[in-house]
Amino acid sequence: MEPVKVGICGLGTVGSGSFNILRKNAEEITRRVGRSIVIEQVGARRDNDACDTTGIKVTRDIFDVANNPDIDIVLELIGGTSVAKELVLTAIENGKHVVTANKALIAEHGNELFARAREKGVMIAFEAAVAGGIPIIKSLREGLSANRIEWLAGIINGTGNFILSEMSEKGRDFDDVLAEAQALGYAEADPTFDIEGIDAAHKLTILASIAFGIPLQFEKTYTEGISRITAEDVAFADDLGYAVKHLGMARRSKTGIELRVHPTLISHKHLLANVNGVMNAVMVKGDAVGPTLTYGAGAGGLPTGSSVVADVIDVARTLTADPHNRVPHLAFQADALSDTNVLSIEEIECGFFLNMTIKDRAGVLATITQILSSNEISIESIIQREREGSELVPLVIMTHDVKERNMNAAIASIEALPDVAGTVQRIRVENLA
Ligand SMILES: NC(=O)c1ccc[n+]([C@@H]2O[C@H](COP(=O)([O-])OP(=O)(O)OC[C@H]3O[C@@H](n4cnc5c(N)ncnc54)[C@H](O)[C@@H]3O)[C@@H](O)[C@H]2O)c1
Ligand SMILES: N[C@@H](CCO)C(=O)O
Ligand code: NA
Repeated sequence: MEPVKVGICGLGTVGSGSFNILRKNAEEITRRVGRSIVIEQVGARRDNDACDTTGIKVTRDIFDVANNPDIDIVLELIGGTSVAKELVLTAIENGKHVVTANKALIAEHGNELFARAREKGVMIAFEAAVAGGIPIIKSLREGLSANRIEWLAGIINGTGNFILSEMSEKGRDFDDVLAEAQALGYAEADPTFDIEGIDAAHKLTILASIAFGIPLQFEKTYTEGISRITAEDVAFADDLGYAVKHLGMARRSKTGIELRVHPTLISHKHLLANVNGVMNAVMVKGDAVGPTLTYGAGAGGLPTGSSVVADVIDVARTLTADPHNRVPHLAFQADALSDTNVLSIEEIECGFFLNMTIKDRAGVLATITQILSSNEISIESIIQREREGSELVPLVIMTHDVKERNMNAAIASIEALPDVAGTVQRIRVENLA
């Protein structure tokens, strides 16, 4: 049989990882697919020393790849949402299948791109877009398709988890660890996407769509990053038996769907609390299967390339299939997506860790606990420490589950007290039972 011909656009971290896996494992891949997969052309701004392109057409214009009539599958590995969108649309118009690692593109423009791909009878595959090397898209879309998914919770940004792990295990400085994550190829081109939670929100948006059969709704995902987490928060949480993790949560409730990414306290006893460094993990609770957990490298050229190439293999296997027999892009039939509403963060209930600085005076603690109780917030534990030679002392409170709206009101009243210095730090707590 004729080989399947791929064109790679972008030869950076993920592009070079994918290139080298396709080359190194060519024989094994042919045994899996029943025909060989060859790299027909590479579109890259510059050569990459990690990739030997001898004998392969190389162009500086990625649109040459999308317009090359010999190519069956275009790999979009350039990132960003403007040129990448144009490139993917060009490939689709030319009847080519697309494999991408670009979560921003899928989360923000996926509804439109998938609609166009359906019209043209081509696939857009995006396993590498969520949690790097972990086959979580495959797992949700196919392996768990018998289930009504109740919730999923994941550590889905490698850079953020690497930073929090290094801060907590080695007491390293935030900026220093971020620089290392960038050097290792983990971080986004703009690392604020990683540290402000935007990258995780892109990924959660995608996971929620394929878990619940809802359209992609990035703009409705509550997004908070790790940049405001201090070494002191991490140390207090640790004393209380918790790790601070950046978690993405998607959950069905009676009134709607929760979609949120934010720093979260997770008990040290929970598996997710023990996912460290660049590792990612996603826990999915299905009504039939119960809880499941997938774990693996969330970033890096070879792990992410593993997902890119797996998608290439999937597409190659169904190249001649009737498009209606392919697994739908968002796991559910496109005309059967549900319009269940996404809840605002004020409606969501969880426990809270509060960290504040108070003046060490009689009655302050009583006033604070009174404010909490008048907002229907019950306290699970309190830690108050002395600070030698200072009138200002830290106070940490853990609460039971309460609506965010009540917590907002309580924090506003507490911050207005003259004996409370600065703002109250809040970190949500999840039990994930
Ligand atoms: N790095 C990771 O671990 C990782 C993991 C999963 C997904 N992703 C996603 O994969 C994509 C690529 O990320 P990366 O880390 O490989 O980035 P990168 O910066 O290492 O690589 C991107 C490459 O594309 C090239 N490029 C960009 N625009 C181009 C254009 N118009 N023409 C030709 N070349 C162009 C750049 O020169 C660069 O070499 C992004 O969407 C990213 O979000 C990255
Ligand atoms: N910047 C991303 C790459 C993987 O999607 C991360 O650190 O998780
Ligand atoms: Na994946």
